[in-house]
Amino acid sequence: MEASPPPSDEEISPPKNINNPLELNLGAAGALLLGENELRLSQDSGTAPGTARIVEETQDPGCCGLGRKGHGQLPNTILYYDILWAELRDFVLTISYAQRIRKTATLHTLVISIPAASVSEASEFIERLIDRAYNSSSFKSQPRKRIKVLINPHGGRGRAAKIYSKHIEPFFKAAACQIEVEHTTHHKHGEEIAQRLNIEDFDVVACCSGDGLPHEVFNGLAKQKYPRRALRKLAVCQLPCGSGNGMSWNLNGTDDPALAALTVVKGVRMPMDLVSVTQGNTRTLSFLSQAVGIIAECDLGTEDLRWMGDTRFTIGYVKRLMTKTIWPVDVAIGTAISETNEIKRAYHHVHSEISKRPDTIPDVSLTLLSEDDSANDLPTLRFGSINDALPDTWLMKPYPNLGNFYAGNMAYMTANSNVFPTSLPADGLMDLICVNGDISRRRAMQLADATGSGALIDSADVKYQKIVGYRIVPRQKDGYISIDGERIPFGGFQAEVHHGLGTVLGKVGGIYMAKGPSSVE
Ligand SMILES: Nc1ncnc2c1ncn2[C@@H]1O[C@H](COP(=O)(O)OP(=O)(O)OP(=O)(O)O)[C@@H](O)[C@H]1O
Repeated sequence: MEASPPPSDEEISPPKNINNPLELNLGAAGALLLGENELRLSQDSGTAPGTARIVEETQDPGCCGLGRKGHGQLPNTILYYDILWAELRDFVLTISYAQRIRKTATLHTLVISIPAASVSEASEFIERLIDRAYNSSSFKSQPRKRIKVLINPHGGRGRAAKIYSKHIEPFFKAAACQIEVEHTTHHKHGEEIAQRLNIEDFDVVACCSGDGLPHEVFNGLAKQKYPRRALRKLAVCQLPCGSGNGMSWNLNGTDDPALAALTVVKGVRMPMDLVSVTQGNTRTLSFLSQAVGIIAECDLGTEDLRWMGDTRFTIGYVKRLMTKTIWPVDVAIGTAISETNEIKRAYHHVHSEISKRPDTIPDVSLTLLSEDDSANDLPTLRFGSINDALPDTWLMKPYPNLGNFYAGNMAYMTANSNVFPTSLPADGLMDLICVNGDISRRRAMQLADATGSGALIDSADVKYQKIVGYRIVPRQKDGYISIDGERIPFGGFQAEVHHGLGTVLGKVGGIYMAKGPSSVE
């Protein structure tokens, strides 16, 4: 930006409240005021001769992503949450901020000429403004995050790189984040990158992708020399550029890339449970879900419909209902809570505590362990692996008419599927639903409807539980098993949850952005 010559001191009316730390007086142009939750602009026209000048520049991504600058109308207030950064250079104060409008966000900059006499006052004001922009009564976030950006160029409809440069990068840059970008070139490349990442160089790994890349990143961090330390140090997040954007819906509350970028800039670090899945001799981490039955089929069996975005899941569901609906298995479950009202009560308790004190989420993820501590390894499997004897308290039972076995760690599977409304990021439990495959098609369609509103938990056709782990062994020879939307070989596997093993960024600390369950009956 070009430096404007400062208005001379004679041109400017004398500042009125020079000692008020919450106000930056701009003479006849007005003043900037630090309110409780927002920056306020008390302004005159700002263009009259003899005053300091305030103008606003609008960053419009434009049709080809090159960006256009226009002059917009000055706002009266800007919420601290929306303020990205402020700096003073050559007598020009710039304040960049996001304007959230119609389910997306646009980037704006206030450009204010500062009289020479007010420079030191302006510098102090900026410090206080930035502090409030990242440290308010409703959220605490780290400013100037160091972000490793991974882009899956094939994610979703192959538009991830464009989406990044047009809608995401401008927010990261405006927020003075330090960015390093890498494009994935092959399957599992995200895992390789995360495995060799120097964890001291970054705060965040941001995946411009669907849910596939975060899955790979968690697993790459789990392969570092000190996996637990790596999983605590780096917050993994997803910027929605894929066909399955469950992670973004749960943590950012949106599938709009610009709004999600704002959530990453302002995101609250928090621990998140991760699940170990053992099959054969492999151990894989899962952050989102594990599925056997109709959901696995309509996720993995609809690759040819990827161009539809997440509508492919709905089409896949209806197609399966017309053909096969039963996938027989043997299953043993480590149940923690099986009574629906008790599950809801536990959720509502945590939710109301967090709503009362949104700024006090204990960030256990920042309590790093020492490098030579064996606790830096992945947690030992409390219930053993698929190759061990079953834990005493788990009972293997045949389930010959299974239709849907879906265990998860997050509420939303896609935009319209709030499967687990009682899911919490770090309650140390997974949610599980089991549905019989021999219910009528009409009832199966009603279940699909209930998913959108988070009402599955109240359906008589759904067995909903909070669990610590399970073993499931399919009886058929072939089919789909989905772990976080990625296919694993069809065969028996075992899962167990690890309390707060991973770290993520969320719009609100300690809860997901999904609507919780209905109240307790
Ligand atoms: N350059 C690449 N070439 C081929 N595959 C890749 C590449 N980069 C990443 N992948 C793979 O693409 C898969 C899907 O990734 P991602 O989730 O980002 O996209 P998506 O289209 O939204 O898929 P999903 O709907 O499964 O979430 C992952 O298995 C990942 O390993």
